[in-house]
Amino acid sequence: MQPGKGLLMIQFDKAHKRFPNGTTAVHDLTLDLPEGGVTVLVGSSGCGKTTTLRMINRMVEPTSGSIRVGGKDVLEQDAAELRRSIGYVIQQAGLFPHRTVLDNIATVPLLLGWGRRKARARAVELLETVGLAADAGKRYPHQLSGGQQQRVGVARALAADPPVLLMDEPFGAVDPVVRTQLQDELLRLQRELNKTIVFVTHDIDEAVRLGDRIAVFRTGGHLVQCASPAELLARPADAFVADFLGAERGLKLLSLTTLEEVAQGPAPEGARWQLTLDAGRRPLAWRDSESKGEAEIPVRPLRDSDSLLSALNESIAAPSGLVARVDADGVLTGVTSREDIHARAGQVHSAASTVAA
Ligand SMILES: Nc1ncnc2c1ncn2[C@@H]1O[C@H](COP(=O)(O)OP(=O)(O)OP(=O)(O)O)[C@@H](O)[C@H]1O
Repeated sequence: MQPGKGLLMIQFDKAHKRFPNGTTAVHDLTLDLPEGGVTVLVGSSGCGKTTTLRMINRMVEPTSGSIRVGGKDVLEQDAAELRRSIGYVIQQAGLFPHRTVLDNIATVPLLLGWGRRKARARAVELLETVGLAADAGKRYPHQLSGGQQQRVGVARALAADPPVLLMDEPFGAVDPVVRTQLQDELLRLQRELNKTIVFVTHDIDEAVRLGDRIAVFRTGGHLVQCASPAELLARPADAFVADFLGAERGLKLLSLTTLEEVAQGPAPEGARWQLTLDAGRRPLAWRDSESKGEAEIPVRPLRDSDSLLSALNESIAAPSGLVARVDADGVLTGVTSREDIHARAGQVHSAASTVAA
């Protein structure tokens, strides 16, 4: 079977891994991953995520059961060839320290016999794809920041345009701001490339943000639930999954929905808190009309593409209880009340529960 639209790219069939010291890392895992999309493996430390990932490119071989990639059992494929055909990104990028960034990115194309010129041209193109300046190519990994090194790691994994990308906590070692940037970049790249990505993380927020599907594991290598983020958050399979998702899982669900469908209206006349605008009708602040000192509280205007969670947050923070809505140019389009945001949040919850049920 060749991979194609709607087909299964990776299939675990009762894949089991017991290490020689007796540790069972993965327990009879049966899981099908369709072509395209991001599947995130989550779970507490030691629950078998990395072992599961490494069985896909045969860095770890199953004790029993099978893993198929593109319909072919990995054990029937040449291990080196298989690894070259699957992108692999790890924490702290795992770059070769004595090779320049360009040479790092060109590694797999060179191994595949592309020839130096073609491999380097591809590396130059990829530098731009992952958002790095061309002059970064001549540097050595230690001359780049952690976030830049991760970008190089992603570029290297994409170099030979593999259909499958394995990512093992790729953004685990960078600060939260850079992490968000890298996540945004990955989402942008994925919209363009639509690879089949298997992504390991400890961070449930990262999983919700990136995943089309989330697979939750528990200790002993047991898969507990694999579902879309919305389904997982609305209907966790059991108390273990609910605990893992945390007390704010209801709020996390709101991060998956945008503000677009929530009604907006004109800012009320004569209310205590007045929205001040600049000459271009862009919101500046909430002004307290009852205060002699003209007290002002900053406003954070939201666009239709912002999440319902951001809207809830802003409606709580705004003294007026109103969210200022703007268009793509930042110009005021209207305001939305805390009550309307709450009502929409309730609908999102019931819809997610009903669909999942
Ligand atoms: N080569 C090995 N030999 C023996 N035991 C191993 C080996 N590799 C992993 N293990 C054990 O298998 C279990 C699963 O490990 P694995 O690294 O897959 O978990 P993980 O979920 O990725 O953990 P973490 O989130 O901490 O990276 C752990 O108990 C680990 O100690």
